[in-house]
Amino acid sequence: MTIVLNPVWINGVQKLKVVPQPPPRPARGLLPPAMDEATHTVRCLRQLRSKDKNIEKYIYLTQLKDADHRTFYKLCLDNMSEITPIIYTPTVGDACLQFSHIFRRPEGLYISIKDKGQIGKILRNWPRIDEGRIAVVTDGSRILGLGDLGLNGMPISIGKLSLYVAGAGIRPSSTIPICLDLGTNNEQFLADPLYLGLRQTRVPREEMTEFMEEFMHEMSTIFPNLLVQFEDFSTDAAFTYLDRFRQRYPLFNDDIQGTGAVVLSGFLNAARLASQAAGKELEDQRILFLGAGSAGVGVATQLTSFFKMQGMSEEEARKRIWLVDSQGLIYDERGPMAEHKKQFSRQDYSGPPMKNLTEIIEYVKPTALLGLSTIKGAFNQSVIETMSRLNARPIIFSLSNPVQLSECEFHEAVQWSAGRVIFASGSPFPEQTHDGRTLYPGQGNNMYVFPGLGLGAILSRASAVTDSMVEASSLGLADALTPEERAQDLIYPRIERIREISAQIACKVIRAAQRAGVDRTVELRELWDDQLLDWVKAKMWMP
Ligand SMILES: NC(=O)C1=CN([C@@H]2O[C@H](COP(=O)(O)OP(=O)(O)OC[C@H]3O[C@@H](n4cnc5c(N)ncnc54)[C@H](OP(=O)(O)O)[C@@H]3O)[C@@H](O)[C@H]2O)C=CC1
Ligand SMILES: CC(=O)C(=O)O
Ligand SMILES: [Mg+2]
Repeated sequence: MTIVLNPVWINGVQKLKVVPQPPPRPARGLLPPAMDEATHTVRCLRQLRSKDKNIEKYIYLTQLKDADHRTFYKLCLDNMSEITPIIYTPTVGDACLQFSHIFRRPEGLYISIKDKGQIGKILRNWPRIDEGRIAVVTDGSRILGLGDLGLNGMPISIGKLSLYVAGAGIRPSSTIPICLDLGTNNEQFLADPLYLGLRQTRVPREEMTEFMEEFMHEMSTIFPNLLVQFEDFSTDAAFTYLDRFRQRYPLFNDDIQGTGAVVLSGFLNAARLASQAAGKELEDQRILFLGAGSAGVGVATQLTSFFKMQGMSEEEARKRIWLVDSQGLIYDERGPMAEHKKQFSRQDYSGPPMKNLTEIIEYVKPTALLGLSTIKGAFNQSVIETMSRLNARPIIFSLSNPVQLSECEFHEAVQWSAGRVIFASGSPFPEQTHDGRTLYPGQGNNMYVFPGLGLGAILSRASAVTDSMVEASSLGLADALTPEERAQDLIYPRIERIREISAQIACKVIRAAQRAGVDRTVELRELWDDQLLDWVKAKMWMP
């Protein structure tokens, strides 16, 4: 790669900045004479659209990225709403299910339990050690709502990092997709001769913890400027390793914290719309969750922390929240429960176990119903009609992924609420027409948050990802709606604006890092907000 040293001014001091230059065009004769970048992007889009099946589109895009990543990212940036559902949810779910069958060429790092004791040696095989800035790490134990997919979880790490590049301009060469192979309990995969992972069941937790300790230690030693995103670990592992490592290394868990941030943001905009219809204040909000796993509890925690920021006591804040898991409403008298659920267990209910969701809604009278349960169709007609009877504008977020696990589809929510629903889903749904009006679903997916959060953490060289940084990303997203988007009742900005939004979020995250004293790019403290925004934008990689 060619390197050019550009003079830049930082705080009145001129410094030389290393600017990697695009590779020179191939020598004359090695490209057809009429080959130019703009037409080639059109050519690639046509080839993509000629494929009938989404998984074929996924394979095509994977190969395009491998062969010519600039064209791949140009295509992504120019066609975000068309490409995102292919490289990310829902199609990435199919790609994970079929990974060992559709595999062409390796991408990313595979580290298995057999590497325990020599993980550093394996990490040093990464070809671009000095450039590493962000790793998305999964152990494949809970991929979307699809369960334990073992090594087949790798496309999740790859897909998330593609969104970091497309959505926040993170340099492609600085991204490291990682899949940890600690075995799988997926019997179908273990019996599949093409399965690419170890043929063994998952190792016990103590062994996993020893492995994770070594892994994180070696990662921080070998990649000193690396931010780590934990992704799609099973519930207990997700909470355990976030708590264990977050004070020691710059890392966050996307399912707990990224989801918390994105849902808080959509909820705030939804509550504003609902209050215009019913005059309800934030203190009147009552939020019912279906699903009390890493995502459900992550979102409940983020909402609680926001309510406290608004002046409520801890107790008042928690009183706004009810959780339902596979056993029904969570309450103290129900008996022993997993640690992460305890803080939201209701003390004020002591009746018989309540399992039927419509009955629970009648009891709780929620203003918002949030689904993070992986149960397709759980928000049935009776559920949505009950929510619509209780609320002028019911807030219904059907957040489970991929699309086939969504608690309800947008057209159902529109029909059963007579067009009154304020809706978001984890995977995208098409817009609907109701009574001559076009209604748009929001995509309540952490993809709106993690690119900007990661960019801010990387650029500030944060030594830790604090709760305040996560919260800043959420409020930054909530504020990012344009007047036009607000006029259309949108609760999330249009995905086409993701770069602009990520830059704004990154600035808020940098400021939060500074306030928390975890930033290490200290010269940014001197910049005014508009200077910081320009600086962040200038840092973004363009294909
Ligand atoms: N939109 C977004 O940005 C995101 C969406 N998600 C999606 O959310 C879903 C859940 O993820 P995550 O929380 O990490 O998964 P977990 O496995 O940690 O949690 C799943 C939760 O759903 C509950 N559940 C299972 N079956 C039922 C049922 N029949 N009725 C009520 N609750 C039930 C489980 O209950 P129990 O505790 O009793 O087992 C558990 O509390 C996934 O589909 C995932 O793709 C996740 C992250 C981000
Ligand atoms: C979006 C996401 O992170 C999930 O479904 O797990
Ligand atoms: Mg996830």
